[in-house]
Amino acid sequence: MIKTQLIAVSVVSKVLAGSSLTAVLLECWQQHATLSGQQKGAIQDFSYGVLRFYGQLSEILAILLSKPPQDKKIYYLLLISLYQLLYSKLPAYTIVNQAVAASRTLTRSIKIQGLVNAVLRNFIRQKEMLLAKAAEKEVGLYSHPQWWIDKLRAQYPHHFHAVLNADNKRPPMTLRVNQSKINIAAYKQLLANSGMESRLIWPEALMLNKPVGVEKLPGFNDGLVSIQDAGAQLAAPLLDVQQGMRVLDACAAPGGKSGHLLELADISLTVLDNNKSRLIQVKQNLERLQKRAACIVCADAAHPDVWWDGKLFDRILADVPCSSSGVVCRHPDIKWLRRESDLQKFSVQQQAILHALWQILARNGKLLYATCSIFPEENKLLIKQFLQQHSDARIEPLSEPKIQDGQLLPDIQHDGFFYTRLHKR
Ligand SMILES: C[S@@+](CC[C@H](N)C(=O)[O-])C[C@H]1O[C@@H](n2cnc3c(N)ncnc32)[C@H](O)[C@@H]1O
Repeated sequence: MIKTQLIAVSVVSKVLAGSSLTAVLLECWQQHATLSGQQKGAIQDFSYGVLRFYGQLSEILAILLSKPPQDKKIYYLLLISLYQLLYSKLPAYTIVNQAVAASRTLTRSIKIQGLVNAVLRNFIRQKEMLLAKAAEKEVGLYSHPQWWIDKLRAQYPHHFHAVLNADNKRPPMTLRVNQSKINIAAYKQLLANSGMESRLIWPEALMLNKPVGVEKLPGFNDGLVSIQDAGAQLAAPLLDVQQGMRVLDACAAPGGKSGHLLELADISLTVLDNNKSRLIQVKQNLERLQKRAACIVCADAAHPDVWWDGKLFDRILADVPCSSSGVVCRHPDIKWLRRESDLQKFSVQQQAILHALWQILARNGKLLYATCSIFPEENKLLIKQFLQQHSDARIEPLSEPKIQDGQLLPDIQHDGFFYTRLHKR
């Protein structure tokens, strides 16, 4: 346990210094190749947990400490131990003893080791008071940065509380059944035969009652099923692809939506992304699904002059890079890594991509603009500006009631997305 706490200290410290949690964990598994599955699970739990509740945990520490310890690793060890005290079932005395033992490997100072012991015991003694006091500040209550809370409140006065709470939940594991191979009822039965309970949530997504490793999913390697959030599963059907169409998936990696498009109809699909290593994931995904793209291109979607073959597309999916503010429950590091000023940078990039792709869409063609963001700068404000600049574009209404004004807000069943379908006159 001490080993897992110490590795989690290093993971959390790298993330809070600016690196992405996914990348840090990947590097961590390579560095510590002998970790057992259980140890990896514990490191993941500590790291995700601390980042999910960082606002609350750091407010509690601010009350307990007159000043933060100079050694940041001790501070992160305290965060991890507080997370365990609040959110794990381990006895409190075990958590404190392990934290003190872990502190001995980080410092020789008896004073600091004593501080770790005293802080955690003080927390146990005054838990209710400390929780209430931490919740007096919104950062402590919602565990999001203040600018994020203020922005959501201004944008969604009736929903911001629910969105912030949904962000702090553990995400569900949702499956997309490859209906070109098996129908949903039959796959649900296959799951049940293997002891896995699932329920159908809109539109045709199967949510597992308990997440499992992919290797346990019946027929996963044969492409019967993919793991994909229910909100993300809306994208491909919204593009309205028909047999024989020329379709572009312009920001395609890791290929979740490319695979779905190919499952829906026999189309000629061009898969494009500017990240070479992520395109390898698309290839692996399509191979598993036993689907073929017409071509896979590594290039910049904002510069078709470099890669486009001159034939217009009937359909384009523009699932553009964004703040990812709709997928915080899966990536809790995002809320601490993003700065409000990033939104403007994303918006410039998104406009460039959308404008370029519009030029290579056929007349009467459709383009689905998608983000996993809940901020209007990347979504409805950007589309409003685009419509002012392109008189040949009009919005096609979407018949999905959960999507309001293009926006699907995250909740406990799905992530947050923005979808706008543009029709070219
Ligand atoms: C939101 S992700 C796409 C997710 C993907 N559609 C799926 O469903 O699996 C955005 C992708 O855009 C790619 N990207 C970023 N800037 C790009 C650009 N200028 N041209 C092409 N791809 C870009 C990123 O590498 C990333 O893979």
